[in-house]
Amino acid sequence: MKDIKRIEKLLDQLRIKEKDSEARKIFAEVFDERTLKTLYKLSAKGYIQALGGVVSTGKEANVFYADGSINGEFKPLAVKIYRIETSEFFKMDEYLFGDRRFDMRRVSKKELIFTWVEKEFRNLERAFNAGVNVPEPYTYLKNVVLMEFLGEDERPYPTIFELKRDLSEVTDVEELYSRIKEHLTRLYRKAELVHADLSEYNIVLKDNDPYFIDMGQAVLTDHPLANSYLERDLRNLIRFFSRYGIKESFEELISSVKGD
Ligand SMILES: N#C/C(=C\c1ccncc1)C(=O)NCc1ccccc1
Repeated sequence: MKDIKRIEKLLDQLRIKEKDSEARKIFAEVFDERTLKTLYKLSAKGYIQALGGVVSTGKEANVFYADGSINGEFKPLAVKIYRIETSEFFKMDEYLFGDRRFDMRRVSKKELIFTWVEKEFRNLERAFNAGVNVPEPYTYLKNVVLMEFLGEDERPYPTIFELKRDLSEVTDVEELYSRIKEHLTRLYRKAELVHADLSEYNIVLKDNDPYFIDMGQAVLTDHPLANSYLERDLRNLIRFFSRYGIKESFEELISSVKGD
């Protein structure tokens, strides 16, 4: 039985913006005590000024909005919180055990999650520094990543999946496809990363510009499974954009990304 009173106290200290009891119930449910302590540390360090609402939820993590402050400047934050007792952690194995950046001998489930969070942060850094459109990474602590919030007034920008039916009305689809290829090529050749879960669900549209999100599973191009992940990513793109009359073949796309 979690100590609800202690959690309530931590939630108060976190200045949770959601005043209504329903949202506080979700917070109390979603946040175990360790996570609350981590969020409290991030707010004590000044990064999190006030926690907002849920942006998106998944089996292994949840993303919340927060008013943030980075180097004294107001910054809207996406706060991605991984569940520590998640049952999805086995999915992480194949992506971590082939990655030379991480020594995965004898780690507990908790350490596996913390390593995954470090990986997501470092992937975001590599991509951002290579000029790839991804949320700017700010910091990470235990099972929490803080990054740039891609949205306006606490509302996230839409994914191209959400825009599917109206995509050709809201943007030039040919231009969008070529910008996605440009950033995918930069991700591969400059950041030396393969996204490994790229699809219409993980491409966000901000002012007609595509951004890649959900970088936790991205792997280095020398990962043993990098080529099969890249193939899956590219086939997903071709499938989605074929409905808008874009006919590029898989062979053309993979050679334009790899540059060979
Ligand atoms: N980076 C990132 C993400 C969102 C985001 C939104 C707005 N601004 C920045 C980031 C992200 O991982 N979304 C997918 C996801 C995976 C697992 C659980 C929940 C959600």
